[in-house]
Amino acid sequence: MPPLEDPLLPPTFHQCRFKINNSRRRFTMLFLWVFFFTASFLTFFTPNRSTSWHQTLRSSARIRRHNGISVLVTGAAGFIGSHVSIALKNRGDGVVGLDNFDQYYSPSLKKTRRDLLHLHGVFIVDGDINDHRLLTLLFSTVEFTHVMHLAAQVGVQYAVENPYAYVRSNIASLVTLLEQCKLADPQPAIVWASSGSVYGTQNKTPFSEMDRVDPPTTIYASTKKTGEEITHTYNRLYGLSITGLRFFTVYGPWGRPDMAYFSFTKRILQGKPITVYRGKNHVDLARDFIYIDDIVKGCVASLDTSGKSIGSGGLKNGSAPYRIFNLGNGSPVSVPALVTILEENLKMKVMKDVVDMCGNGDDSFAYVNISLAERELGYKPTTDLQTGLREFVKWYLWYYGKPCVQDRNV
Ligand SMILES: O=C(O)[C@H]1O[C@H](OP(=O)(O)OP(=O)(O)OC[C@H]2O[C@@H](n3ccc(=O)[nH]c3=O)[C@H](O)[C@@H]2O)[C@H](O)[C@@H](O)[C@@H]1O
Repeated sequence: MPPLEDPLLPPTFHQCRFKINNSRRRFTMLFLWVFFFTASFLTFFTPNRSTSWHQTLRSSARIRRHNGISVLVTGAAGFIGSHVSIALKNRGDGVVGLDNFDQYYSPSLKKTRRDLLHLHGVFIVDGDINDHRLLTLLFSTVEFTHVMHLAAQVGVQYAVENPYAYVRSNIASLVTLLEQCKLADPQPAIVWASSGSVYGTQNKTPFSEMDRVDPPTTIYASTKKTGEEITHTYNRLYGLSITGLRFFTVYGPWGRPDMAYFSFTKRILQGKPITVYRGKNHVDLARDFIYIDDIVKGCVASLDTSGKSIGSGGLKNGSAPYRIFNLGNGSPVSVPALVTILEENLKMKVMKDVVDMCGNGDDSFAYVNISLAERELGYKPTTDLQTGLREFVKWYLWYYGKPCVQDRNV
């Protein structure tokens, strides 16, 4: 029988005649202690792993109505995500949010939305969709029936400055999420945010889902169009039910500060001039503005009519629905008309610098056909721009307050 060289080491070490000198042994022990201490610390203190974290997640996901659904909402601290999450929770569905609170625009606005969701019983996990281990943990804790994928790098003009952010958030993370959904058993049905900007330079109006959508004119639009192709492939290969929503220019309370209606409001109140872009041949730009409550109805109806994914564990068992819908208003309004409505609501006039659009790829015109969504989803926008902007201005003044006279020239 071989001598016991070191009683502190486990038997397997002796059996393989592992020779170890004293200083190396001390180093090894120290390393093991540090390793176990760090692992235990992380186990107990990382919120992602604690028991209460799991309980909070399950409680947020709990369905409280007959035939309800359990939805993972990505981008839940975002503009559309926060509204959709509250609407689902209010009717008794289970909702878990996921958001990385990125810095593209005010994280403090996102955190206030998160607090609001918390009051409604919706828990938002602070994390990134590119983190596949986090996704695995979420899917192993909750059996989601649906995923509402709204997290994205938004903004048409920022893509000129930082195209990589769009590839990471709109393409890479989409694939990570689809991989997770593909492997889930049962697979959830997926509804996700594409964009009206995929229509690019198309001259034929109003834009219809039957039209071809190339070529895209911005990086943002390219990544959304790529997303449509990737989701189509996952639908064909793995039987995932997919619904892509082409949102047009969505506005309303709790909106995005980077959007024109929001920044115009801020500047009008500050008494500062605004830049109004103009298209080719001095034509006014126009957008198909759509109020947030109408969009929420479209999102919820898309979840309710999504049908089921029919694959399991990465294998396809037949064909699942693949749908794309335009979600806009069906009546374009020019940017100068938008400014006039804001001036009326704020009872203030603004100085306009009218500038010819430089080649940033921004589209000049958007006019959308929504008949497919009307037919299939029962989608019917009911809020006109005057009413919607009045609600937005009310919210803006409540949230930020009216600037004092001395703040106006800051
Ligand atoms: O249709 C879409 O898919 C996109 O709609 C909006 O993009 P956009 O319509 O360009 O919204 P804004 O950035 O609010 O611009 C609205 C209009 O105002 C114009 N604008 C913007 C900023 C400014 O200072 N002046 C100005 O005239 C823009 O050129 C555009 O014609 C959103 O910002 C995108 O995230 C969304 O996906």
